[in-house]
Amino acid sequence: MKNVACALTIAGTDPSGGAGIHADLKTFQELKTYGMSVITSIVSQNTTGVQAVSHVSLEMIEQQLDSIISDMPIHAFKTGMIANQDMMKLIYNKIKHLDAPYVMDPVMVATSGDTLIERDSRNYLRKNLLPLTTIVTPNIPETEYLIGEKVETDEDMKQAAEMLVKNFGAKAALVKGGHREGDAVDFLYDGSRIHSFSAPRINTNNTHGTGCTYAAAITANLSQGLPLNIAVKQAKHYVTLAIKYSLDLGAGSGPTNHWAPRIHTNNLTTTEVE
Ligand SMILES: Nc1ncnc2c1ncn2[C@@H]1O[C@H](COP(=O)(O)OP(=O)(O)OP(=O)(O)O)[C@@H](O)[C@H]1O
Ligand SMILES: Cc1ncc(COP(=O)(O)O)c(N)n1
Repeated sequence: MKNVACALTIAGTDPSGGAGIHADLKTFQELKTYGMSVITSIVSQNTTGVQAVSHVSLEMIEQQLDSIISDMPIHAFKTGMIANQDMMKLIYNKIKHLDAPYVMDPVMVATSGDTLIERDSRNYLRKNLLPLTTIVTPNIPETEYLIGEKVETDEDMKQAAEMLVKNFGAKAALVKGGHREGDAVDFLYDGSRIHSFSAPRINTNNTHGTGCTYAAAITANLSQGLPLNIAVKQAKHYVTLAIKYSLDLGAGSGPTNHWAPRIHTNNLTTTEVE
């Protein structure tokens, strides 16, 4: 069957349904993309934080990857939480052979502040996985770690996006401004120029899973064959509406709303600034 876009997410779980694999599959489905998943870690978490983590064995991660790669088409894939270096090595050895766009959400710390990957594995991620990416989507703290410099201003964000491509080998980089104040502005360096995507800041605490949702929407759009800047622009619309109509569930930071982009499809608040 050729006319169905198929996307794969390699990530951890969120039984409360807001982040990780769950957010990714909901996003794929909304964007009319056939979703597949490889689970790296089972994370007991909810809107208030992470309560426990159990890693899937390396053998089982490998088997899940083999089950999909040997049988299913993969038109784009993303990685989220990869908790340690052994998992990263295994995943690196499998995905380096895939001929499809690779979106890396370099997940390190959850919105709640809980650490999701071992500190000493970050360097492996930067050195080995980053150069395989079609696009990497760090937030500000992740960007600061990856480039080893403070990122405070618009100029810093643009420079960081360029550095991630020119110095660290990503094909493109989207530095996200969700953690700053004022409008929610993200900068994409596509290897030749900077694009900026801006949306008014929404006054909400319900941002659990926004990074996962955004990267998954980019992955779905790339699996459909959209050019990178259009894939990001449409994903920015998706995540903005999902935050605008986010769900006030749980006692902490509530989840994004995956049916809002469909229902409010004409209510587009984001702009691409040349
Ligand atoms: N309050 C907000 N209003 C509008 N857009 C937002 C808001 N918070 C985040 N965003 C946008 O959501 C997307 C995700 O960005 P963010 O920097 O929060 O990523 P993240 O930190 O990886 O997400 P997460 O909170 O899931 O870890 C970006 O496009 C960002 O600009
Ligand atoms: C399995 C998993 N992957 C990623 C995140 C980050 O999402 P957020 O920062 O929005 O909590 C998470 N909480 N859980």
